[in-house]
Amino acid sequence: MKKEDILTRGICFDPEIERTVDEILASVRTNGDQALYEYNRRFDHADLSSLEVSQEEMQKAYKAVASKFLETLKLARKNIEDFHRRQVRSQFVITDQPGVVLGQKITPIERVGLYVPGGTAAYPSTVLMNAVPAKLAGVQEVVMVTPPNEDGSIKPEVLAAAQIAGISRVFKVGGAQAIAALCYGTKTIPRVDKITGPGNIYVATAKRRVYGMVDIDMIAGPSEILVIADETSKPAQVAADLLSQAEHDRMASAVLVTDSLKLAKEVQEELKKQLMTLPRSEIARTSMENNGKIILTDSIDEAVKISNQIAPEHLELSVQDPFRILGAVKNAGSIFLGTQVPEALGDYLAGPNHTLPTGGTARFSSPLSVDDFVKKSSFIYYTADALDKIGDHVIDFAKKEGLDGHARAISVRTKGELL
Ligand SMILES: NC(=O)c1ccc[n+]([C@@H]2O[C@H](COP(=O)([O-])OP(=O)(O)OC[C@H]3O[C@@H](n4cnc5c(N)ncnc54)[C@H](O)[C@@H]3O)[C@@H](O)[C@H]2O)c1
Ligand SMILES: N[C@H](CO)Cc1c[nH]c[nH+]1
Ligand SMILES: [Zn+2]
Repeated sequence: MKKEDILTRGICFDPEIERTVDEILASVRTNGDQALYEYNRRFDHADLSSLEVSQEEMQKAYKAVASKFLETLKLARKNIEDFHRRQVRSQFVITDQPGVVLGQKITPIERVGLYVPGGTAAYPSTVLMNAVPAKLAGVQEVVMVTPPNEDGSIKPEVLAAAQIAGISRVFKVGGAQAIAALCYGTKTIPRVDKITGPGNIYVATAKRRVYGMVDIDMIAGPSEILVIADETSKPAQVAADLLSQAEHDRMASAVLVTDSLKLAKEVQEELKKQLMTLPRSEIARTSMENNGKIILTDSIDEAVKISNQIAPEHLELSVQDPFRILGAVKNAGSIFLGTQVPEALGDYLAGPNHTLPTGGTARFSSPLSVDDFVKKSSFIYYTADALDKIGDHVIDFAKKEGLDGHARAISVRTKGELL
């Protein structure tokens, strides 16, 4: 594999997946709930009698979760809240000019739909990562969708996390059909203003396709990790971190970029060894075969340049002095500093969000944040005197643009006539 081949990697546009997703979107739009029941049977092998999780199911689930894990969920919620609270913005008002008030007001989005993945694993952590910033932003109605298990249930830990996060309604549907339901609305599932949350390629593609009819947070698709490591890194730790993301999905990716040939060889051996005992080894092995790479560079600075071109979801700077190179990192969703900090820490408990841009979109997208759950409106107030002062400039501007109607809207006030 040549370096150039790696650098061309980007968001995946597989025509077959696009076609499948478009069919699902169209079917849900036309057939509503009936299509959702049908897709639940086809993709999740679940024959449901109701799409919505009942209050009894919620309560039963909460009781079924070990109290120690409830404490863990609450600790995670606290850390996520502490981090995201710093993102809350307030409105600003400018009164620098006499008779003029300018400002920006912040309004929470009214109804948001959270996608919580659930195909090959359960993701209570994703419930918290999405719901906590939504709540801090002041969103009134937060609904959640997640695929059902074959017996029609949802993992109790996921429902417990939903309750700990204050989510009002949970619906048993996943994949592109869940995104369609949130975008168009069905008899059971309310249409939302914005969809957030990660998912596999079907989910990520569906979000991209519905964008514009509904807002989305970003393309948060199959997980990715890029580890920049020098000779101070421990091969067993680097390999474990690579596999921690490879195990998410057969389409996940795990890349090591190192200036040490010795480390590269040792990590390769470790990967083989660790794969033998990893429970999700089939998924991890497939993703390593498809998207796993080791790139040897002349220096760590060159490694950073390569990483910037790939723009990974997660970047580990597993080097002696990570702060030396932090400034040179331009494109990465979340950055993990030093040999002691595994990416998995950020997945669960550190506090920053784990819903992150993938497929090279970290070039322009950011981690999920409180900002994703609010809108900004600017406002303008001028007294008549203030408008008089500036009126001729506006009239001139409008005329230069050939827009006489605009000029008149000013002159009818400042001159009492239509110019
Ligand atoms: N980028 C991030 O921030 C982030 C965070 C957490 C998880 N993830 C990713 O989320 C994903 C979770 O994937 P998952 O599959 O376990 O759960 P998922 O909930 O994303 O997807 C499961 C759904 O996919 C649909 N599906 C499966 N096969 C299909 C097919 N052949 N045709 C049409 N639809 C099909 C089904 O409807 C199923 O319900 C992984 O890719 C993981 O890496 C990303
Ligand atoms: N690594 C995932 C984001 O790509 C987030 C996650 C949740 N649970 C475990 N990991
Ligand atoms: Zn993870």
